[in-house]
Amino acid sequence: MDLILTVFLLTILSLLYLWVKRRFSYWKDLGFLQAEASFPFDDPLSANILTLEGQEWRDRRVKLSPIFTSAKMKMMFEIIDSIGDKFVNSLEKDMKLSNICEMRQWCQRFTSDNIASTAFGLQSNCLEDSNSQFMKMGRRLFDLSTFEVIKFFASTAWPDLSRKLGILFTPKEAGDFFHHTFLQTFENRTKNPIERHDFVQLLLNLKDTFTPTELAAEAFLVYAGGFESSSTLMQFTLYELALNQDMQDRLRKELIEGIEENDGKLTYDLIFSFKYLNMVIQESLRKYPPIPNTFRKATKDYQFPDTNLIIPKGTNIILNTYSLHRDPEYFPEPEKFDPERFSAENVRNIRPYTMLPFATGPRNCLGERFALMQSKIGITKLITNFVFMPCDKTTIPMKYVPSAPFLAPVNGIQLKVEKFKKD
Ligand code: HEM
Repeated sequence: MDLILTVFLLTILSLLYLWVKRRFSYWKDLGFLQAEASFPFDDPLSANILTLEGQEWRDRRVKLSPIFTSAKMKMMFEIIDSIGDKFVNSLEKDMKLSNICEMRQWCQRFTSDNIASTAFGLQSNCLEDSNSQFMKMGRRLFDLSTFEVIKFFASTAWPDLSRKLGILFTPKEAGDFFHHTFLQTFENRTKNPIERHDFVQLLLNLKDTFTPTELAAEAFLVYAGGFESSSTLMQFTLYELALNQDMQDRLRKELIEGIEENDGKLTYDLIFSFKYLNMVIQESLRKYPPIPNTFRKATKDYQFPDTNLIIPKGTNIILNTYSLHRDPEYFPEPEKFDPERFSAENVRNIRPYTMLPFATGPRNCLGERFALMQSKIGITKLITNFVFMPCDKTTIPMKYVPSAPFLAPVNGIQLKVEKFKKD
């Protein structure tokens, strides 16, 4: 079965339910290519928690989970909050040149600065300079050519052959950049310990358990997860808020009043207490799940209950979250952006296991809290300072880049931006 790629595009709730709920032991691996020491082509960052399998993955997950608790995220709040202020200043400066802004890139510049600061301990200056090295390397990871996407799928089907052919999970120049950058930070912070609440410190605390390269692989995964998926969430949220001015006004009112009542201070607890902000973000995650597919590889033969149908060991399956979230049976009028689906009264009517932007089960997203924190901070800073509107360049209806691994809009998200003025 190793040499045969069998991809089932499944959105059947019952299977998803079974997979998640009862059959984790069959579906615990993702089937992504990772480097092995015995092969000559070096791709050390590819051996991270996302790609590791079996016991290796489990050990890594146990060791890394404590890094992502709410208490740890809370400690990083101030770093992201101050980068959020820079975001406002940089966008305001840019608006003097043109008030038609491409918000996809802006959101990426914000998340890139956040992760460079928290996971690499560096100021990447992406908000000041859209051509900074971190931005270039971040883009290199996700702007894949059609050929690279084909190589990616081929590598999940034929990992041994792919390794022999020198196919890498991480594009070489980006892999080298993130590897060397983390090793430098590792060395500096080991020689000159400083008090900073960030992922670097949390990873350094594990230096007796993991090698520096293993830690670099995890810092890299935090960058990859934090850069593209959170900025995707932010950009589609801004897009829908621009198309729905009533929602934008309601959100702005909630945020401004909440901050005023909190002595003008945005805090971790406050950001997670905004009800309408949460409804808007959840609806954005439903309509535009940043990671539209979840991958799994059968670790043993799987027989569907009461049938002769067997999925053989080694088979790759793709669970298409995008279709699940757009299924009218679970979400009536799925094309409609409707945050009310997530109001306190309505949210309880959503069927279990139909809203899965961060997946579920033991292999779910570890960074959910961080992702929500940085996206909510970013949206709060933007909506309390600017008004977003559609313009001639806005793509309506939305079109996606077919070869992008994450949901990506064709032509980015072009919006007209004006400074918000209080009456
Ligand atoms: C809106 C933003 C994000 C979304 C929608 C998202 C979604 C996901 C999904 C769907 C998975 C795959 C789970 C599976 O296959 O079952 C995943 C895995 C993961 N994510 Fe995220 N993610 C986001 C942001 C982040 C961030 C910011 C981080 C790190 C700070 C992160 C860290 C991880 C890790 C470590 C895994 C691997 C977990 C494992 O295999 O044990 N993610 N994420």
